[in-house]
Amino acid sequence: MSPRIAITSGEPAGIGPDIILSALQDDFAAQLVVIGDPELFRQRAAQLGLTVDVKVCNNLADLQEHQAGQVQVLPTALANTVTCGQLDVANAPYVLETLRITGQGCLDGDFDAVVTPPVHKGVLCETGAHFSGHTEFFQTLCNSPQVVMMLASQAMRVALVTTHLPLKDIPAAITPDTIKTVTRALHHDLKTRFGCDEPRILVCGLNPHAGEDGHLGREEIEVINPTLDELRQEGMNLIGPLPADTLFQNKYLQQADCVLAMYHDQGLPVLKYSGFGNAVNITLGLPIIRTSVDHGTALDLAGTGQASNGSLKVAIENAITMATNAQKRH
Ligand SMILES: NC(=O)c1ccc[n+]([C@@H]2O[C@H](COP(=O)([O-])OP(=O)(O)OC[C@H]3O[C@@H](n4cnc5c(N)ncnc54)[C@H](O)[C@@H]3O)[C@@H](O)[C@H]2O)c1
Ligand SMILES: N[C@H](C(=O)O)[C@H](O)COP(=O)(O)O
Repeated sequence: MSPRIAITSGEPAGIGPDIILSALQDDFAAQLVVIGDPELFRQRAAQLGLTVDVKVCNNLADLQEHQAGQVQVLPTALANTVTCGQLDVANAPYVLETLRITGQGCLDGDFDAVVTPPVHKGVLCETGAHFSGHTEFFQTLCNSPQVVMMLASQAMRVALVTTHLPLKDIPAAITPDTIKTVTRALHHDLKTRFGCDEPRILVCGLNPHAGEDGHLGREEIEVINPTLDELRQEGMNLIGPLPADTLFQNKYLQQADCVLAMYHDQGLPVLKYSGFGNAVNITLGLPIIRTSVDHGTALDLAGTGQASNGSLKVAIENAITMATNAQKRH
């Protein structure tokens, strides 16, 4: 049976609804179901001039194989009518509810994977909830001890030791325990989910020039090097820590399955420069399959028809492939 993939709405005032409507004009070999407010999708389709059949499904048993141009919606109501580009904190609980429904639905076996269009972290935090990202939200929901954010483009995969942390908190978060649990989770998933029999991981240093022998920071000497040595004793092929400014060149990337960066803006700008709009964000370490886009809510483009749906299509395709492979393994 083809996998059943749940797609959340994303921030309703952003480009989430736009890219869902345009991406689902294409064929996908799966049952696709969007969790959201059907009226939002009807209104946005009209605004974009798209002909879309928005089909409300109150029962999962009614879901059918995706047909190009059709959007099957499991209804969840918005609090307020949406104006493109204008955040409304009253609609933030709706966004969180779509995440809860899909995450719990994956845990319960109702969905085989969840794909998340972009949310706006700031407006979700204004509800009083602490929301730093989907990665951390699903970690909490699934009670997972360690998750890893990995983005993949055609050119490279980049995983992160730390995710959405203020820059000032990063050195203290780069501990032997964190490096070990993240690297083990990454190594495990590269083998089991991405077909890398003996994963080769390029590891970035934290400081400029990987600390310049301790003259520009001591984390490499005191924390990163000894921890990588311990992990090598477990049989892992780890290269580094290398200076992050020169690691991202083909002669290194070609010998590796993934780069492990120490923090968000060390690794992701390079990946996004190499493939913005066509990369996928995958959360590793969860008991469920979750993929996402490589971009944010782009409030400036909502309702204009100018938002690219490329990354969402890659995220859906990756979710289908990962869910199909998981079905074969069981
Ligand atoms: N997966 C996610 O949920 C996710 C990912 C990244 C950022 N965000 C959130 O999105 C919000 C806005 O973030 P931001 O302004 O830093 O980044 P952004 O990606 O929304 O926008 C950055 C620039 O890229 C353009 N852009 C983004 N997506 C595009 C697309 N599909 N097609 C064409 N152009 C596109 C925008 O117009 C803007 O110029 C923040 O709250 C951020 O945390 C969410
Ligand atoms: N770090 C992601 C990016 O830059 O694309 C983005 O903020 C989304 O993260 P979550 O998947 O945790 O929401």
